[in-house]
Amino acid sequence: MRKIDIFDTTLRDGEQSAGVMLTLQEKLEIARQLERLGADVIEAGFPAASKGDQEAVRKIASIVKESSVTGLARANKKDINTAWESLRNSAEPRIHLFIATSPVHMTYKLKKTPDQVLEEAVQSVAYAGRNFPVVQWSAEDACRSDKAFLAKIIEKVIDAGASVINIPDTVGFINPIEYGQLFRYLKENVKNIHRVKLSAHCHDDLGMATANSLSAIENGADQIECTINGIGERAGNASLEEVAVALKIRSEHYQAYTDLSLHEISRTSQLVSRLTGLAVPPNKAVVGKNAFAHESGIHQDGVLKERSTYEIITPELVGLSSNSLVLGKHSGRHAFRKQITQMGFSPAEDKVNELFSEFKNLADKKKELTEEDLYALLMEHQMKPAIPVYELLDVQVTYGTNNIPTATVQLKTPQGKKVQEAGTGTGSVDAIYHTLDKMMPLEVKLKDYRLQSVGSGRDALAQVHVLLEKENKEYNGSGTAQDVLEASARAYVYAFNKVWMNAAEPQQERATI
Ligand SMILES: CC(=O)SCCNC(=O)CCNC(=O)[C@H](O)C(C)(C)COP(=O)(O)OP(=O)(O)OC[C@H]1O[C@@H](n2cnc3c(N)ncnc32)[C@H](O)[C@@H]1OP(=O)(O)O
Ligand SMILES: CC(C)C(=O)C(=O)O
Ligand SMILES: [Mg+2]
Repeated sequence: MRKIDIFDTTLRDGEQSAGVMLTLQEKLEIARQLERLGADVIEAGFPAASKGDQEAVRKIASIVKESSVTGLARANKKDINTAWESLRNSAEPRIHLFIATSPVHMTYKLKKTPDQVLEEAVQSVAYAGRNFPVVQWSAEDACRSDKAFLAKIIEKVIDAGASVINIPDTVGFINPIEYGQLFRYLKENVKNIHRVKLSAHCHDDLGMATANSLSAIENGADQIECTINGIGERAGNASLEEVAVALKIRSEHYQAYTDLSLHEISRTSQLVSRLTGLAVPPNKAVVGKNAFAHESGIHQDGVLKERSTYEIITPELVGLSSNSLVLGKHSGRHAFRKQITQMGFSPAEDKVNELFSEFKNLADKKKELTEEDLYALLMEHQMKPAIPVYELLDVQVTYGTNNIPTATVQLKTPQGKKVQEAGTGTGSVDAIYHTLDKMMPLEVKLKDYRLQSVGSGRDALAQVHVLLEKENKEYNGSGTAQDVLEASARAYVYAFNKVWMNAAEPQQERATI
């Protein structure tokens, strides 16, 4: 059996999903959970992209111990130097360099000849190798590249010091048979290929990312790049959970395994979905709400008689258990701490006490608290940025079928001042958002608003996701409360704080962490 390395790029390619913008705090939570899941490599960001990314990669590299941490860089000294500043203190500094090798990318995007691209690839790998003990090199758009050129450039970058070679299907264009053939071709035509690990990076534009990744494994890939819930640029990346569970369930066929703790999959998926605001479709393989639900009579009959008639994966394998602890107002700190740790959160001890008292307040209002309720609570409190931001203190709305909805909102500003404002709108939520717009120092555009209930029954919590736009950049935010209007206000303020932190001083958040 061959060990397959899992290279998780949720925090880099995953964050490239339209409408996703993670704060440092959110990235740290995801990184810690990816470490618990057992990812071999965590791609924490693209350090040269922004001060925020640079800092997030640095911070993640300094706290994550069990996984290797890497950052993406273009083939130039500035990107490589910035990546080094972020990664120099990690246990084994590792860089991910890329340059496009397809005719369309080289001609129109890079405006370079193949010889120039080859030269820059070799130079950048050699330059990065002066500091980084591990240099991974990617041929962007490899699958639309000329095979002979691809083989030639790979051979040269291996000679220059690359120890992992990644073959991305950047535009999700190839099919499993062709992708497998490409791996075999490279194995047969690059004479020094045995010196490196081969890696696959697939996009899902035609729905083949998982199949392509598995085909790469069958044809010699040692590493799979993937994301939780398959999020990523455009239609997303190969989904980590699909690849990992397929290898587990069909291990005899693939003769390969991963070192992932598969029982962490479900909570990792939920955490990523909550923090990115990207809902997991109910029919999504492995982690969708319906992935283990049997609806029709014949199926139910079969499952009752023998589970394996219709279930190839057990919910327990991915960490879905029916015997979850029920917490309520009589629960104590131990059970509370255990439950939130199991859910993938890792608050500091003083934070646990703060959360516990919030939990008790909520438990006074609700008889039984579900995991969903706890998620909502943790999102509200654990994800607070480390610097002062805008805080919602109070929201009141008057609504009547024949009146104009009017909202009064009270906020605490980052400077600690309490401010109050009133405004009207076409509906209650609109009135709140108009009022908030009047109070905030930056103009933003609301691009999306989604409301869902968390938990079940009449005392279910309301969860709202919003997407704000500022200067062509999108910022997601969510808010949870017992009341829809309060949840709506919280989501707006949460997303606005991201806009504000990004515009004002992106480094501020790191200063106090
Ligand atoms: C396939 C992928 O997922 S690649 C990763 C994609 N991720 C991202 O782009 C997210 C982060 N990106 C960013 O924040 C910005 O694009 C930055 C900071 C990296 C660069 O911003 P800018 O300097 O304004 O350049 P811009 O993004 O407009 O254009 C990209 C430039 O990089 C060049 N470039 C693209 N890839 C590479 C590469 N691998 N090596 C060297 N240069 C490259 C382009 O040719 C272009 O150069 P030009 O300005 O001389 O025409
Ligand atoms: C940077 C590379 C690996 C990438 O994300 C792609 O080509 O899709
Ligand atoms: Mg990609």
